[in-house]
Amino acid sequence: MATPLLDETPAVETALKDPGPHSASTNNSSTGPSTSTSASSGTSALNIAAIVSNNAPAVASPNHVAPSVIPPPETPSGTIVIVFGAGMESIVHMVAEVLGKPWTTETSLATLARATDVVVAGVLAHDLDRSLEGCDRSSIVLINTHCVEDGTAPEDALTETCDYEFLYSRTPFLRRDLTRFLSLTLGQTRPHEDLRTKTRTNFISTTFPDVHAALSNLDILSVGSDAVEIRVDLLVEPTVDGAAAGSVPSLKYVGQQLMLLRQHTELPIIFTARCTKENGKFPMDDPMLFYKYLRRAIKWGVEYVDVELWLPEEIRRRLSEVKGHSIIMSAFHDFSGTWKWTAPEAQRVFAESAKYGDIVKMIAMVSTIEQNYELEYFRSTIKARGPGPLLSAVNMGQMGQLSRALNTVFSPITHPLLPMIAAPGQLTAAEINEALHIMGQLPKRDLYVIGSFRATPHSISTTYIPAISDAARAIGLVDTIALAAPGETGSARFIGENAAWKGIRATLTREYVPSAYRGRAAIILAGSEIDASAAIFALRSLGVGSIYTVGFKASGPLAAGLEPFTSIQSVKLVEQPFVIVSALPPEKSLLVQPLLRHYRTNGRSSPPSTRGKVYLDLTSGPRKGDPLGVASSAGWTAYGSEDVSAWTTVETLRLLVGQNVPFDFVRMASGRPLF
Ligand SMILES: O=C1C[C@@](O)(C(=O)O)C[C@@H](O)[C@@H]1O
Repeated sequence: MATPLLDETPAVETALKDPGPHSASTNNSSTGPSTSTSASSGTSALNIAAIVSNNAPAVASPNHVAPSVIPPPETPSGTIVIVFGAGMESIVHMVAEVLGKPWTTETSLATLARATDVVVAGVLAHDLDRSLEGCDRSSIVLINTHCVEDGTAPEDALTETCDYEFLYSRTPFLRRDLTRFLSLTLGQTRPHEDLRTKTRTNFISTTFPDVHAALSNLDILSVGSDAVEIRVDLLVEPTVDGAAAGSVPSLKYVGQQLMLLRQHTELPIIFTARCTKENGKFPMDDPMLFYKYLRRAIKWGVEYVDVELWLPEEIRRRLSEVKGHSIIMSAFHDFSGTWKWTAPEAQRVFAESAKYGDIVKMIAMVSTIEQNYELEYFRSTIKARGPGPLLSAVNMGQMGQLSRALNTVFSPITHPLLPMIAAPGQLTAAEINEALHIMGQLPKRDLYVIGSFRATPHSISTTYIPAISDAARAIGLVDTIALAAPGETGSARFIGENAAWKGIRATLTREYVPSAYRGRAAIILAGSEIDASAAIFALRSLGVGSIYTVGFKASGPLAAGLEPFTSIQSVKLVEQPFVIVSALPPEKSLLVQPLLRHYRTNGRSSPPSTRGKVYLDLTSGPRKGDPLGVASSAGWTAYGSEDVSAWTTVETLRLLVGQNVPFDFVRMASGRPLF
């Protein structure tokens, strides 16, 4: 018998789509001046005078309006309710930390829901129904959290009530996985916005019966991929007695597998339950089975959800209504061998898929090379239509391989380390690149690494580098010179870019959602403005509030609103910083240490809501002192220049060769362990 449609609430939609203007919470004094700083005994140890510029003006009012270079992240509005199990309250604190918001265990959600400021409220699972009484669901986002370590799964009814669900285990990956989950579900990061504009995108179709088997090779497997597909229908759930498992893995098993995969890759995940008729294993007698799994994937915060076109329209429509910030990939496969890309049926399938799909995937089994040309013609007719969902279309079978090289949108790829290919004719990223190269579509490029090259947009001759990106111009520094695709004139041209700011931003947002920085104070120490400018740009892109500078006086395009520290007195006046960045030269690197101690985040003098959070050390080379060690022991979340370099390398490779090499692979290849 078919399962009835679940009664969904649109609360989350409303809450997520209507973010109010940011305002700091009343009981979070972190955005206002802190009195705790002046009480600290560490002040006298500060040697600001050794690094500040002599003629800097006095500290200005923190109420300035910082110039915004990039639209700052949206701030979630309303109350974020974290439902947790007995003894698991620490997850509520972690959510609040990651969001940079205060938390409460006030259980009257009806009262909290009326508050205008974002607050994280923790509610025990068994108190939830009572807490929800009289509550306006449209102003809260309900997130169920469940620790899977004891092998249990959340109760269905609880999952159903909540808008989202975070499954976790207490590993070193927890914090970053939670950040990613919250960033996506609260609309803070939109990975598809980047990917949809990329010239070519690939995704690796993993075919593992158990994700554990993939983990050791995942970094290698995903080089050249922009996303990882989990083929849920191919998962094989072990049974207690080792007997042959049923064809459909349980939601409990799927949830755990997904959690494991997400903990081990930074790439967006595509959640696919492929049906038996389309080369998969999910039975087709109950379409609601698909609804149940795909709806759950949305609740789990999966970036892409594959929705097969044969499913009843009501199901496809419903999924698109509740998709939140997940992207729907409509999927259609034709194995008949009689498919014709030139027939009206192909246009009809596209139109039907486009109704609810953000991406339309159309795949057909072919037996002649000509069918690839027909597909290319079909692709051109879709392109000619103008705006609409992206088309990802390839042919299956050996004869269809050409189309796998020609498709540019989310091309499914395989890898020799996978147990099997997911579809006939699949190619690896390397094979596709080779084919493109032979066809003249991917010309060989020489990469030049120039030692201490420092080019400001003004010092670069426009004869050689005719274009400079907005970011590089604002930062005043070009660190990457990429070759843009040939334009209408047929000639390729160089473009001056800055990759460093993205590396800094990616590091800062690994364990805090972007809006955690919004309106908060930052301190940047550097020997010169140019050393600090990428960090200033990155912080501005996160919408930080006051930025205090130490060691330099800015006068470039990013100077407006920066407030130099001139003396110990200025430190006393300054609110608690949320982030400190040091780009000091190595010989001066230890000068940040007194500041880290002064604004220590784990001392008794400052209440949790005013504590500093992130320390980013951009100094490279043999340094004096141990700022990272001091930061960690003073309670800061500390990152070194290796993290930033790895993220910057990821960005640089995207700019130079248009291919994605994941962060974890770069860290691994540079010989440094992740933890
Ligand atoms: O839809 C697709 C495309 C695919 O069928 C292929 O032909 O490569 C492979 C599947 O895993 C994926 O979900």
